Amino acid sequence: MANNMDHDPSTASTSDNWSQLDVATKLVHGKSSVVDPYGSSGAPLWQTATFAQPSATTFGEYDYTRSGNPTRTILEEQLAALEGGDRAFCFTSGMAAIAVVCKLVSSGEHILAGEDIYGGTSRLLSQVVPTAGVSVSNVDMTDLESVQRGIIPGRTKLVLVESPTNPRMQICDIKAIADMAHAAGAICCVDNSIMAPVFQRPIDLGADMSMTSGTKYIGGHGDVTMGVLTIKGQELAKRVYFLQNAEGAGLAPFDCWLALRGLKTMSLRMERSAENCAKLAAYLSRHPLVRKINYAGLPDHPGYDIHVGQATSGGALLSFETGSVEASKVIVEETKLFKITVSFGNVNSLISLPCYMSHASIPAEVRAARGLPDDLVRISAGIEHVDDLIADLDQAMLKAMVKVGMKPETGKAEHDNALEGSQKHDNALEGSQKHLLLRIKELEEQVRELTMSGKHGNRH
Ligand SMILES: Cc1ncc(COP(=O)(O)O)c(C=O)c1O
Ligand SMILES: N[C@@H](CCSC[C@H](N)C(=O)O)C(=O)O
Repeated sequence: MANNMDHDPSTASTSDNWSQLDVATKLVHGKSSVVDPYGSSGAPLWQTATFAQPSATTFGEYDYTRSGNPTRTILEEQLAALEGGDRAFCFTSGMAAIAVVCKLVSSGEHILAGEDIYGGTSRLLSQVVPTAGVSVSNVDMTDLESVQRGIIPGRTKLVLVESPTNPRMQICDIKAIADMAHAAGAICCVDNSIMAPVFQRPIDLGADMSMTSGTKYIGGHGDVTMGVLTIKGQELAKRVYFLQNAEGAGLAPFDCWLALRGLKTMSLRMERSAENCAKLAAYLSRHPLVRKINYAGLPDHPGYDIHVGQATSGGALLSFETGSVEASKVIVEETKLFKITVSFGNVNSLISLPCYMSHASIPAEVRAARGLPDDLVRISAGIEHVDDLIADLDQAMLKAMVKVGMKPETGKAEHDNALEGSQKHDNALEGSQKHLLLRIKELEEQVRELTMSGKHGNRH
């Protein structure tokens, strides 16, 4: 009789030639050990909670969806193959996945995490994990000496890294940090949500676990909440499977099906979004209102050299400071195409003020101590036409300039340079230069009128 307690239906490993295919091909032609006699183009959806058994004393491959479901198996096998892991596990959210990672650490042991990290992760590490007797400390993970000093010999069992970090897009040296963790007998988990497996493969860089909030680029359409843990090593995978089943946070079949659908276009979406983001970064980096821009694809980013050595793109997320919360608020609220929304990785562009939205759960004094400024604006580039995005952002930036008393004429040269710079960034933009300059003139007129009437249009 099979032992049903921890029956794990998916033990398939990946085939040898899989690694030779490009990620775009892998995503379209996902492979799986799940048998489909009909050769369905779309993945079959097993929308069921239970599976009949061959007899009272024998198990079939699946018995109960919490323990395993063939649609989830297809998704998990595709993700494991994509990331070069031995196994992958899908959870009801990225946070559910990170919570399971933290459960691998026992009372009396220690977790080392970064300082610039997602607000929800910071909340979990500061308010939930310590209740289990696990201590946590945060260090600047862009500084390897701080990481080394933060590791407590014999007690640190998990080093949790984000790179790029949310929301300041700092870059951490994944391989060096994984090596330090291993030397201390700890495991290294990389939160890869911003690059996702299309642009960065932490397991190849030496991490034991790669976590991705699939709510972002895997789903891609803002309609799925999910998290993925890809694991190196069967022993670790067994521990993670046990927790997934025991705690019941496995992703439901329909969400797995949505994610499988999302995977097919993930590479296309991410490439287009990253291209748009690079152009937005070029525009913003020359804008007189922008004090500091954080985008991993800019050569003057302090972590650029490390980033290009461990990822294949600057990605589709950036953030910038204006020096004024008021100005940043105007930018966020006056854009029309960029929706004021937490999260990132949607096909549509998003804009947010992290300190008031995604990172609001971190106490203000902790944010300040970590150097997270209230005026930070975060942009998630979508797949729209970049001319429309730049024009939209530009009219909002002009209104923000007025708000902080910077007349459109002040810094007009820089402003024109910003537009010009973003246009030079890609020849495709050149055709629209005339249109944008005309548009800018119109906008300047509107801004002048607004200044004179003292009114600032607000769509909210
Ligand atoms: C970097 C990062 N990690 C983890 C998460 C958590 O993912 P989820 O929202 O899917 O729980 C998020 C966003 O929520 C995130 O931005
Ligand atoms: N209210 C949510 C905030 C979700 S933020 C989602 C995403 N990771 C982002 O960075 O925008 C919460 O409290 O968790």
